[in-house]
Amino acid sequence: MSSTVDSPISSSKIQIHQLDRLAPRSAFLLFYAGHPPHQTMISSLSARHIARIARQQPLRLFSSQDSLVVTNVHEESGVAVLAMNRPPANSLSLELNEAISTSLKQIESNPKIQSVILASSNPTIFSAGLDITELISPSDERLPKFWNSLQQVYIDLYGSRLATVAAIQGHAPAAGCMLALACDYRIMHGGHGEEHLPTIGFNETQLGIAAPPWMGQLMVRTIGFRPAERALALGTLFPPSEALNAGVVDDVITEQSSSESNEVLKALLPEALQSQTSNPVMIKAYEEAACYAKIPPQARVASKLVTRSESLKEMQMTREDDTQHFCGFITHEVVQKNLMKYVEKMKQRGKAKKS
Ligand SMILES: CCCCCCCC/C=C\CC(=O)SCCNC(=O)CCNC(=O)[C@H](O)C(C)(C)COP(=O)(O)OP(=O)(O)OC[C@H]1O[C@@H](n2cnc3c(N)ncnc32)[C@H](O)[C@@H]1OP(=O)(O)O
Repeated sequence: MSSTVDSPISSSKIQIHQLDRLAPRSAFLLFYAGHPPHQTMISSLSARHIARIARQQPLRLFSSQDSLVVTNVHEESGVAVLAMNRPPANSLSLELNEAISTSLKQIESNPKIQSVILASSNPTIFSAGLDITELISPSDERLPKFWNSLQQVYIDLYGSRLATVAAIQGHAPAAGCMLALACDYRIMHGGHGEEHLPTIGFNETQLGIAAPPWMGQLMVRTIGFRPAERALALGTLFPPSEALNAGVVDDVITEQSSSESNEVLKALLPEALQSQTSNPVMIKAYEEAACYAKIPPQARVASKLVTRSESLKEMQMTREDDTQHFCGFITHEVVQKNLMKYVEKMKQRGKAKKS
């Protein structure tokens, strides 16, 4: 049996060849990451072949510290970390979106890595969602590129061959929530007392905009139709315990738990995240990621395709329309006014906080 499905990886194809006949030791999905120069083909290879490809692959071992994302890989456990690093709030600009996609592909090109933890170098904000300044009086050229880069992040994360674990240390509104929902597992920090509770959810309607269909559907697939319908309409931002009850996240962690993983975390975490080695969310995220990494990858990826390939295909098919719709909607006079008001409120809040 041989089948081809729309790519979990951007403009490429994933082919499942004779999945039922592959022996566990040699079974790898044929996987084309179609972005030269990182073009990779991981096939049903012997260990010798994999080692040879790995030697030819200069991106196999890397750690990047200097940019919008910081990454590191830990081959012994098969786990990598990709942390957003765009102060002050990891709001998603065109450049941050592109950096997330590029880094994810780099990590995927390492055959020893099976899981990635999506994290933030900011201990109180996972991601504030779209960079609202990208939406206000945008240029005709940049706006569609910007939206395309967000669609691409969704496709890359939701369809990654890697198991993806979101370490949600802090706030994750709107597109920040989308990043988390596109992962396989979500762990949220329980907050530091009632005064400092992080929240997660699609709050778009509160800004006078609506989540696009693919984002809305992602919430529907995560928490079910009726709860999602209500949360989307009201723009609900869930505090941790409510997020857990609704199924927006899989786990909420507050207490510091002593863990044998701390030493591994020191090796795994990029320099910018070293202060998080004893952070309970990070410890749990590592444990979960390591657990996924032990599942035979061909079976894990095939099971992911069962639940995700239809929506990924749909996304590919409607992508251009979605971009046109987005650009038309965002540049509408009324929407622009709403966004400006929202940013004004955000700035006032910021000033009040600082004074
Ligand atoms: C087919 C239909 C098409 C329609 C499509 C519409 C597209 C919909 C998809 C996604 C929508 C979005 O993602 S819109 C973004 C939504 N995000 C938010 O509403 C979050 C706004 N921010 C906050 O609520 C808070 O900042 C926070 C809770 C995330 C953190 O609070 P905290 O008190 O810790 O920090 P500050 O508020 O002081 O923020 C620090 C700093 O960051 C700036 N900031 C925050 N968020 C954003 C953002 N989203 N974009 C740009 N800048 C942001 C904030 O202004 C502060 O800056 P200063 O330090 O300079 O004051």
